[in-house]
Amino acid sequence: MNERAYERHHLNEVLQFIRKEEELLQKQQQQLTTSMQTKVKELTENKINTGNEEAFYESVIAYREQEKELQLTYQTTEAKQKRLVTLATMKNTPYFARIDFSEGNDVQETLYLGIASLRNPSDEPIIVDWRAPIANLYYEGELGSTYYETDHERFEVFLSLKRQFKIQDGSLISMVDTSEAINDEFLLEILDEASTSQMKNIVATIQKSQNEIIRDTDNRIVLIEGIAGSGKTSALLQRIAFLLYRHRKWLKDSQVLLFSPNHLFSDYISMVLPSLGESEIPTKTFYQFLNELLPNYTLKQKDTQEESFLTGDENQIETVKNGLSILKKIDPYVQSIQPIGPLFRSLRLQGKVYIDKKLIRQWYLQTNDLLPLYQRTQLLQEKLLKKLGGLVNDEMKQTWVKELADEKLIQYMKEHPHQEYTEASEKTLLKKIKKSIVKNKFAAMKRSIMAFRFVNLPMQYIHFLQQVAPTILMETTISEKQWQQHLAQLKNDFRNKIIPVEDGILLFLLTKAIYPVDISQKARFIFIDEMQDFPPAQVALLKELYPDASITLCGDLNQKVLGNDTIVTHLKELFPNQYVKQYQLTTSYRSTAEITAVANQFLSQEDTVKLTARNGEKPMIYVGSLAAQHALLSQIITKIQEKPSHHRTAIITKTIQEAIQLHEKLAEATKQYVQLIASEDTFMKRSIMIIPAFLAKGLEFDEVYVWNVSTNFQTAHDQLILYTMVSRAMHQLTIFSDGQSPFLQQVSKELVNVETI
Ligand SMILES: Nc1ncnc2c1ncn2[C@@H]1O[C@H](COP(=O)(O)OP(=O)(O)OP(=O)(O)O)[C@@H](O)[C@H]1O
Repeated sequence: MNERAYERHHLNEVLQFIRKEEELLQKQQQQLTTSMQTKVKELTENKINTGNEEAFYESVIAYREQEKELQLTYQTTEAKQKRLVTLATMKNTPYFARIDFSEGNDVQETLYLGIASLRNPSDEPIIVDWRAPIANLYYEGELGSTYYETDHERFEVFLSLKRQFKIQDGSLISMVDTSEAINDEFLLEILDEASTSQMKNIVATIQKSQNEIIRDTDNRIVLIEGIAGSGKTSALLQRIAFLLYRHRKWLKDSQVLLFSPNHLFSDYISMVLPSLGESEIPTKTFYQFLNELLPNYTLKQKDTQEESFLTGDENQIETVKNGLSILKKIDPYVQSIQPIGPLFRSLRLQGKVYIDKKLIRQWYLQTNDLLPLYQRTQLLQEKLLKKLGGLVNDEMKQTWVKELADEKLIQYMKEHPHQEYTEASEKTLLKKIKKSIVKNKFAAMKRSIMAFRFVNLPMQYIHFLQQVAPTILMETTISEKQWQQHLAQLKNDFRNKIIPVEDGILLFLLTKAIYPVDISQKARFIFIDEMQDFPPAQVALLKELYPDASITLCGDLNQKVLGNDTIVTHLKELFPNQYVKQYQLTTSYRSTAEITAVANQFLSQEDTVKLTARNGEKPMIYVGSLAAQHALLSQIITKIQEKPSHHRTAIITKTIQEAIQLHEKLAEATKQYVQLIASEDTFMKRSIMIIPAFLAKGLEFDEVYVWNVSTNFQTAHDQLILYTMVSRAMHQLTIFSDGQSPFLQQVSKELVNVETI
């Protein structure tokens, strides 16, 4: 049997193992479902025996045990379901590589690598998970003497074969033997494929520089920088999958927090982890995250976000609030108010003051003054709850309570005619009714005390901003008037329970220093994509909430189009006692060498960009009037739409406004084939779309048409935008221009084809 025939035969055998495991699991699932249904039925029918105390406790214990059993069965079914989903993926592509190796004088072993492990009925490994230590031989090892490491040991091996496979729908398409890294041809074949509306995993072709990042478990803080298309997002997502596997004994999906710039991007990357056999990790934008931390406020939606993207300007006050300097002023401020306590609110009910704020302050002053503020506030809360108990007792003596309770008692007796009533039992009942009436009345006040609403946070925050004003005004060019105006605006927003994002961060941190705040999400690993758009204060908030979490940040300063201060220049302040491991990715996998060469002309940072060996056509620049550009674009769209292809095309405009206008201008017949993406809440549905630069960030398309590059691209900031736009293209790049753009005039003539229209 030749090698190919052998591999085909082996593949069929593996597919049979997969099918067998699948059948077995399905059978077990059916049995579990039936047993679960019976258990649920038993549980709902099970009555707690209230006969005597012993019987009561016994039946409660039995009930709890049944509940626990049900929970366990549920978890088992869930795990089996997850495995079934993985097996379904593995039926398509069971594995992507094979390694042959021997250890010392042992016989040679063969292992196949896939997204998850598989064992044959004799429990021998057939497929090894790509994240297992031994799989690293495929990503890192060169043929000959090499090694792999587990947590505690290093194994010297002789690697005799590295084979890559392309398997689709369970059929072997191609295979190639390679000596060192992943075979170039194989990688190029994959890079040549058309894009889809969802990002793909790169498990079969992870490159050495990416592998190092993915498997880095030594460093808690990791920063990945790299040019557009160098696989930062890909490496980040593979790293999540790797860490979930590495720490599978204790790490839950809910302890992983992944930040993405917008919903459109979240949707784009959402299938990568499931395609690796992992659950989908809920991806959040920072806005969503902060919203959950401040449930009582509405965060101000930034209608200026595109504007700051386009201008790179950030309002000075916003910059101050997004920076670390103001954040550092919170602690001293809180210490300064510790002796007298925070600003309080009287506790009222139906307009009547029950506990006056002056009294609250007195009680605060009685707490141990050596304790930090948040502990004193907590003690104060206990005191207020006790006082509330006293208020309830006093209120029970009020005539209105007595009258209402009498009415309710009569009602109760009418509803329970067969119950025996003695004088004593009537008295107890009446007391119970009175208590419930009053408790009901004071329920809102109890909730307020529990939620520390007796602290006037909005006013406290405004006070903080007033206190820090002199230093801020000294450090910046913000005028007293501007500061006061913004405070007035803020007060107004507070009245409507609205708060801007940057104030939300500061308010939350201030709150946390004033009283204990319970945070429901417990993050152990935090991943931030497009970190260039993350102001330092946002990372500082995450650090404050999760001081022990491991943080991986990735992004590209060349695509930093928002005006915020960057994390990169504040690493020391953000992670004062921690080593930050920095990685650079310098090869573009997205674009052809020709496109990368043109994109490089717009690079502002001094980056070393290695080109991919993948070649394509030279980018095209069409020069003509706006009317001519429109006419040509319509022709192009008609052509694309006539020839069915799997390619995705994006026409990228500089602004949302331009995107809308361009779409409007299309003929009705053409319009139906072209999707306008003007907000982040849309999904990419069509294969041709018009999208503004702001939303195209992080995405990629087979063909990109950059719309109307003219005098509207002038500044250094515009150059960044242009870089972001052209670097979205994978296979083909076309630029429309009226010939007036200084940036296009700079592009070396041999890199592009120019045609006048
Ligand atoms: N090792 C690899 N093997 C195959 N494809 C890869 C590899 N690395 C990256 N790619 C592909 O390159 C493209 C760009 O990757 P990705 O989006 O992760 O880059 P990025 O650096 O995050 O880009 P941007 O800065 O524009 O957001 C994707 O199509 C991805 O699948």
